[in-house]
Amino acid sequence: MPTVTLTVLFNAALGLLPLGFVYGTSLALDRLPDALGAEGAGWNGVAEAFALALGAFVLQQVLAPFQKVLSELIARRVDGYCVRRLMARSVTEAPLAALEEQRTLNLLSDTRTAFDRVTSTPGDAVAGTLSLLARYAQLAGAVALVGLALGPVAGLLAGVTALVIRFGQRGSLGRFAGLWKGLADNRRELAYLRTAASGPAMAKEIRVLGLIGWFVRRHDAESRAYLDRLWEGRRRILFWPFVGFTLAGLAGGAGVFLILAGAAGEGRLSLLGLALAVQAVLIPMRFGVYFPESDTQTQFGVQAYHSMLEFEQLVSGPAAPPEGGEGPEPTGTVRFEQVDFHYGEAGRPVLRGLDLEIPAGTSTAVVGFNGAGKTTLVKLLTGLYTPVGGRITVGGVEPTGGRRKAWQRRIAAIFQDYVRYELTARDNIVLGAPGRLHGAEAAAAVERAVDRAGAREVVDALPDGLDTVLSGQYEGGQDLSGGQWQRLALARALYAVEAGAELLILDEPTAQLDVRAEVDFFDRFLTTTAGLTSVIISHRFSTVRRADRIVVLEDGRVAEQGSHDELLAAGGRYAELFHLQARRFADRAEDDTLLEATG
Ligand SMILES: Nc1ncnc2c1ncn2[C@@H]1O[C@H](COP(=O)(O)OP(=O)(O)OP(=O)(O)O)[C@@H](O)[C@H]1O
Repeated sequence: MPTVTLTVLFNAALGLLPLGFVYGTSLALDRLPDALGAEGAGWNGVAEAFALALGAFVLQQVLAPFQKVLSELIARRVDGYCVRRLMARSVTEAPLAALEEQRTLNLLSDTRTAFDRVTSTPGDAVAGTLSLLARYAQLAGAVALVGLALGPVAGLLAGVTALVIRFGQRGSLGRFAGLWKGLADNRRELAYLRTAASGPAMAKEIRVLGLIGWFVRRHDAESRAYLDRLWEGRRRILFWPFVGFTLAGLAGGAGVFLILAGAAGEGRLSLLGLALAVQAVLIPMRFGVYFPESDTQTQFGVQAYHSMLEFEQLVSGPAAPPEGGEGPEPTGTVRFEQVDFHYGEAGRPVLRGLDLEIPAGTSTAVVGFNGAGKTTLVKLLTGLYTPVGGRITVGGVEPTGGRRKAWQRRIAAIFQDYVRYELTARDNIVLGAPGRLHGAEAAAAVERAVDRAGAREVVDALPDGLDTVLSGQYEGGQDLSGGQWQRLALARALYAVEAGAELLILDEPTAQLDVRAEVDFFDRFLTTTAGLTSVIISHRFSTVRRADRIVVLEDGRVAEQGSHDELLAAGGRYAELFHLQARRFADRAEDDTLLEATG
């Protein structure tokens, strides 16, 4: 509360100070004829009036920056209270059903965007730079007027003073922006905590496990740590330079006012000249203040642009060669030849001298423990990453450079973490190969993909069939269960096959399907993949056993490969894991029979 009282008094004083200046200068003008008439005797009265005007002006300049500090203190307190309230209401008190309603979500999204305190964009920076023109035009005009009224020395002094304090203050803002950039990690963490604890996505777990207290405390502690660093830096960077530049401004201002007083005292100034000079001098003197229409925009907008450039530089590899035009398009048998791979600069090796052949037109299943590198193998196969050592060829051609895109268009893939687009069911399917089929041909391909993926029941149950938006957050939309989504994702991959893809990659395609749907899918798997090259990753042996060839990944290499029967006969790792899983199912079936018998 004292902060609020202080701010109210402070703002009232700041508002009244310009009136003090107006009164002082008016008084000086009022006393001037007397002083001129009395041959110098009345000059004390004029000087007093000027002193009052100058005092009010200086005080206003010195106090103005503290207005921003006080405002920010208050804003942070109010925002802190609101964020805590928002977190509590949205994830612990509001009924989950309400959180899934379109209107509630819109309001929540607007509120959260406001708390994210979005900074200036590069577009704001350009607009802000243009608005500086008005400021500099005004300065040039004012300096010219001071020069005309008081002579070139006064004009020069006013201009130089203005530029010194301006560049001084602006430079401090630049250094402050550097500090702000250095706190990006903290801001990202704070935004994450706010979003996580105020959004519907995590509401279930936060409620059930009673995590809201933990989130609020963590958010408070992190905000305090962030603001402590920010404010300490701001004091260090802004305070002393502010004092220094204000003093420089005062010295320059005092110099110009002395010239003015001297000229008036010697009677070299007409009343008009005096009035013009007094008002014109104020413009350069005020040039050291913060320009709300441009300073933050130019500083942080340009910074955002530089971050964008830096990001582009970090993520850009060598310039992408033009598409095609490099001999034959990659098609046919895929070969991994002594492929090495690790993530990052010095990551742990994931693949080590891996040799693997995936003959065209056959189905290959890849199995292995968690973290064995199965998904990584698929990422390399699809050209999302390139091998660190060795090479991958398709029909003897490396699908790199200009051929990468052509190769990717021949692939239909669903990854473990496939995307759930908040679009219609039809769009979710067509995005497997957008723009490749049109009109009736596309519509028929969608229908076939739905049937082959076993998604017919799912689509038929939707209020608008294929045209239903798959999200409860839209009017008439409907969300799906995990298994239903997976069938749609399968349909997406199969649509790409309809559109001409020749390699079908399925990473855990049945992990979320119920037993009936899984059996159903694999009963049709052979027909679905006939003539295609397919790679399927699965931990379910019932899934992989139907593949032409099974590859066991271990220690970054192919440990075993062969058909299901060959691998069982070999009695290696595959046989061991297969029996383990089979026994578990047998035990479970036995338990069920026992239960039935005794129940
Ligand atoms: N983006 C990444 N950055 C760094 N390391 C990663 C990344 N993705 C995977 N890894 C690491 O690479 C190894 C292989 O991961 P991968 O996802 O290929 O395994 P997987 O065989 O598909 O496992 P799972 O059966 O659990 O899906 C793991 O040790 C994992 O920690």
